[in-house]
Amino acid sequence: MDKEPLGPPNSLVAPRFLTSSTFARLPSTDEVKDAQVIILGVPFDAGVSYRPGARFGPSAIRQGSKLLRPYNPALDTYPFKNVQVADDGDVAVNPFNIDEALGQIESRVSEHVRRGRRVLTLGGDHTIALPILRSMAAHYGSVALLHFDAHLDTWDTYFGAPYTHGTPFRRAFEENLLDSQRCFHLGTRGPLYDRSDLDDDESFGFRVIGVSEVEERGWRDCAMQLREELDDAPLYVSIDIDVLDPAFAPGTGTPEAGGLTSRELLHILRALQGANIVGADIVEVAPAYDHAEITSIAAAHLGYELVSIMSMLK
Ligand SMILES: N=C(N)NCCCC(=O)O
Ligand SMILES: [Zn+2]
Ligand SMILES: [Zn+2]
Repeated sequence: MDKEPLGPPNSLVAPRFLTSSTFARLPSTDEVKDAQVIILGVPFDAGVSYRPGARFGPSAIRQGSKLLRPYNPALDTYPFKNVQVADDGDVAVNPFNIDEALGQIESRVSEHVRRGRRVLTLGGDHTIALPILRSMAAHYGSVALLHFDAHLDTWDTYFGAPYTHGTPFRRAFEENLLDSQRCFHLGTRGPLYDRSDLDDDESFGFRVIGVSEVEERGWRDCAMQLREELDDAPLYVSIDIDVLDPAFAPGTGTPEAGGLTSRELLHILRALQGANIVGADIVEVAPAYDHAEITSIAAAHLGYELVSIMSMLK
């Protein structure tokens, strides 16, 4: 043998928690000529304030997606026939250097966005939304944001650190990445650090549809308002899985009681049909705290609806 045998990948370059299976058993990007919708894993969790483990989110969501089927009856569409959807694997993020990791995420996402591809990112903790929004804004200009989360994630710093999972949308506002006329949090609830957290958030232009408002108005009314106000603006959808009640998503790092049901959230997403979703993420799935894949299966189904909507856009 003149060539050395092929061994395992170098774990100092390709972290061990990179995954090899694909979302919904789709082809990987190197198996297709081109793709219009991309699934990308970002196994990064160095930005968390409480329980770690979201670095294993991408592999858990892909595992939870194996049972998805080709036809989406709720939207009457075949997402994987409308356009080519492909899984681009994981970004090899540096787990010890947040600044470098943010750069790695931004450049990988930009490779796709630059070609006009729509990208669904599987996190990872919520820190990753910032470099993704940087990529989106570089291509589209400031984007509309629909942020599903128990938390505002517009706090300033943690222990002096500016890039964390509780701060991405404040940084995005400061960097002018967001279309301030079209920024919504949905599903917010739970204790805050101070009443001024809400004032700060409002001053950045965010509108809050808290979980109690969803309950009072009903999901349909809220979704119709969002669909109308978002119109056809380039839209980024960020789903922190902790927007779901811990009963529906126990596998996450900062759970808060009293959240949405998975059924409500699936309904809201489907009602966004026609909105110009240029990118989306599903973050904060931490499988170590999950049971029977409840959280990762919910995440996979949310991803399926997002991909369905993206695949129906021209
Ligand atoms: N983005 C998520 N999941 N959590 C942010 C919570 C930050 C904290 O107050 O500790
Ligand atoms: Zn959250
Ligand atoms: Zn969050």
